[in-house]
Amino acid sequence: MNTLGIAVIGTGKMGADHVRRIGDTVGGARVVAVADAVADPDGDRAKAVAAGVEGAAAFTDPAAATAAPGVDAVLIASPGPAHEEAILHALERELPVLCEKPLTPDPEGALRVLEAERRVGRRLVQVGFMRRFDAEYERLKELLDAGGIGRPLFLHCRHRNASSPSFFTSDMLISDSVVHEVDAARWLLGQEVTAVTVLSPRPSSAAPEGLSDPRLVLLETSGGAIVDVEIFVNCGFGYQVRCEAVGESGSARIGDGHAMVVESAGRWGGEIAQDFTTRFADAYDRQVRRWVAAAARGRVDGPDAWDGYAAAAVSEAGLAAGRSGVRTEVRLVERPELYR
Ligand SMILES: NC(=O)C1=CN([C@@H]2O[C@H](COP(=O)(O)OP(=O)(O)OC[C@H]3O[C@@H](n4cnc5c(N)ncnc54)[C@H](O)[C@@H]3O)[C@@H](O)[C@H]2O)C=CC1
Ligand SMILES: O=C1[C@@H](O)[C@H](O)[C@@H](O)[C@H](O)[C@H]1O
Repeated sequence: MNTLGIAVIGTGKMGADHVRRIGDTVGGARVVAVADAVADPDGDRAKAVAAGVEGAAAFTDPAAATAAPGVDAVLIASPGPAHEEAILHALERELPVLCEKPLTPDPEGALRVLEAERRVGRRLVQVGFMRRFDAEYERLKELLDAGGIGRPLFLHCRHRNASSPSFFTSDMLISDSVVHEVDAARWLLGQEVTAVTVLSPRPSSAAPEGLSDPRLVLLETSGGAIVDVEIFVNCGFGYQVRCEAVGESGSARIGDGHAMVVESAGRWGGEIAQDFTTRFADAYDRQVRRWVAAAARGRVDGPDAWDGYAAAAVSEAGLAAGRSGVRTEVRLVERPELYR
């Protein structure tokens, strides 16, 4: 196979950005089909995206896009609740998948994905936890793996968005946003999350009515570390993702984002990225490039469906903890052989 033919499902902010990067920066692949649905019943959004890509066909039915001629792999960028159906269509055809996070909003849906992969007999699904492809996160992981700061005791995480979309709910602060820290913590520490506690201060006056924003999420891990995550999705001033690891013999911090500091007129300062498409641009590029290379060899080279399931199980516990105010344990099924 020379060029991987990709169907992109969901042509909103992330889907359109992935279509652009496959055309501009990722070699060895081309978009041959795009589909949108629900908010795009006439296919206008998909047609507009397809119009910019030579040879790409537009569909209103995601299953039809997946079955279109020339499709070798599927990139899913529809909203979380639509992921399971799209993944199952792809797995029926034994196609490699890159699915934006969260794999599914709930662990039950993720287990159905694991079962579908078991039927195929090999791993085909990668989840879009792009922080694993970010240069700063990679350096932190290398340091921790090398024992550079000793046994990790804490991860102190800050995850701030300038503003939240109109459809954002208090649950989504956990299942859509903190899910990134859940995956990053599992990956950085090589441990599972075992319990979640959520503390919710009086909401910021900048938060839309009814949105519990910000929140503090505490994760306990199987190796005895504690991860605290401040999630604040209407902080107003920009996009910040920071992580400080504290170990028995040192600490390490990423995410300060001070690419250039300007000193002038008696002041110093720099710029703050305004959203994830800027802060993680390189990580998205590397994620899709690595997925394309692995998919062409019929492999998965990144967070897999088990990682998506584990994150969904932590989200479920986090949602319960957020509603009850009570520490909630995470329940995981035994890890299937395929993911060991
Ligand atoms: N990795 C990351 O940093 C980020 C990941 N995401 C994830 O990407 C996915 C998409 O998010 P956005 O692009 O921000 O949303 P969006 O709302 O901009 O786009 C979603 C698109 O999917 C379409 N759609 C809805 N139901 C569909 C269905 N059943 N089949 C096909 N298309 C359908 C909508 O009409 C819309 O065009 C979500 O899973 C989200 O969590 C979003 C932002 C950043
Ligand atoms: O995945 C993302 C969004 O869906 C989510 O809503 C944001 O909070 C995250 O910062 C972004 O990376």
